[in-house]
Amino acid sequence: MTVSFQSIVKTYGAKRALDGLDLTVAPKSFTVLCGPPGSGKSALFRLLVGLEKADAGRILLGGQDITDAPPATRAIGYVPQNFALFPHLTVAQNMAYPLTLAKAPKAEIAARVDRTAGILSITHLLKKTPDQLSGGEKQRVAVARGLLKDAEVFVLDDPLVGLDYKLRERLMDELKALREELGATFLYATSDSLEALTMAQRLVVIDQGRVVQHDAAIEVYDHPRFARALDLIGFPHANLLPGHLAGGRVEAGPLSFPSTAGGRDSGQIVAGLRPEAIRFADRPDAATSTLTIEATVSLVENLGGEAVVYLDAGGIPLTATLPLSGAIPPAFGAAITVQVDPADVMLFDAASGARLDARRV
Ligand SMILES: Nc1ncnc2c1ncn2[C@@H]1O[C@H](COP(=O)(O)OP(=O)(O)OP(=O)(O)O)[C@@H](O)[C@H]1O
Repeated sequence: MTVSFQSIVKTYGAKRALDGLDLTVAPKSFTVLCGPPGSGKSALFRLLVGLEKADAGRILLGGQDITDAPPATRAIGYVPQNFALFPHLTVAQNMAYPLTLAKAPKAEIAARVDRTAGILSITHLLKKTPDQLSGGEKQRVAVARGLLKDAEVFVLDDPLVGLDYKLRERLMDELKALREELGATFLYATSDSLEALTMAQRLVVIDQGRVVQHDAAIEVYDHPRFARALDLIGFPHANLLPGHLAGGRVEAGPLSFPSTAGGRDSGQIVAGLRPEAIRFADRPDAATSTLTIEATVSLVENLGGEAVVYLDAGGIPLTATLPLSGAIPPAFGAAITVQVDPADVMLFDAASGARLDARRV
């Protein structure tokens, strides 16, 4: 079912949480909203499920205007960010609660609880009460409760936050499989861009109550249309170097090369460079890079398979990632040479943040 938000405005006091947001979510997609804390993800979801009202704008569900429809009439499953389980009810009763409230037939409720519990591997917990569960188990129960509803659209608001890495990975796989099985539209919010890239078919980058970019996840990563999308998606954060175009050349921090920004040859820009696009001169893949930068190592974070290397290039900080595969990362304070291929540098207009160089596919 298609979900459409049209020019949504929502303010809380002086705070404009949603600022004329437009978004159409494709039916049966796994669409992830990713943005920093406070960007408006939860507010948008609360409007969709009907817990709050927008100041302006319309929401369409399957083409029908539900902007003013009572929450109970909206066929949307919801896993809220701050879930609460009833302490005196068992897991099965907690899961069944919304359906019990809606006076669904008992046999149907039981069948749904069993099925969803099976999918989320919590069947063995059904008779327990919340005080007998770990934090992660409680979270799975809350997810299960949200997914129990007979709906074509499910909204999950940061459902894996705070879980340990292994459990998150497992639940991510299960949720993707579950979406396939239900054939439903999943709308999922997170502020963790790695989680977003792992989960999303379609990725919506949201910032300050507006959509920055909405594309296939890999497209957002490879071809950010705005500097903010490059900044928000990917870890470690991309390097954003303020600079300018002059006489058809890019001058930004330690970078100086002929511009690829078609049509523009002067003005203030931001040059964007992902950490993995910085190559270490003594590595085999360095040969294709044409810009050479001298830098000193200011910090190394060894992540096992790779290292995040923080560099100082003549007073300009740069972040690089270095695959280790047996190699020893450079030492703190070491003087090293790194290389950059200008083709990997993305150019953005400094004022609007919009991409300037031609998209490379
Ligand atoms: N009930 C409220 N009263 C006042 N301000 C609110 C309320 N709800 C949200 N806000 C504000 O609206 C903005 C958007 O909040 P929202 O919770 O939607 O962000 P979010 O992207 O979901 O963040 P997070 O990732 O932390 O959940 C924030 O600045 C927040 O402080």
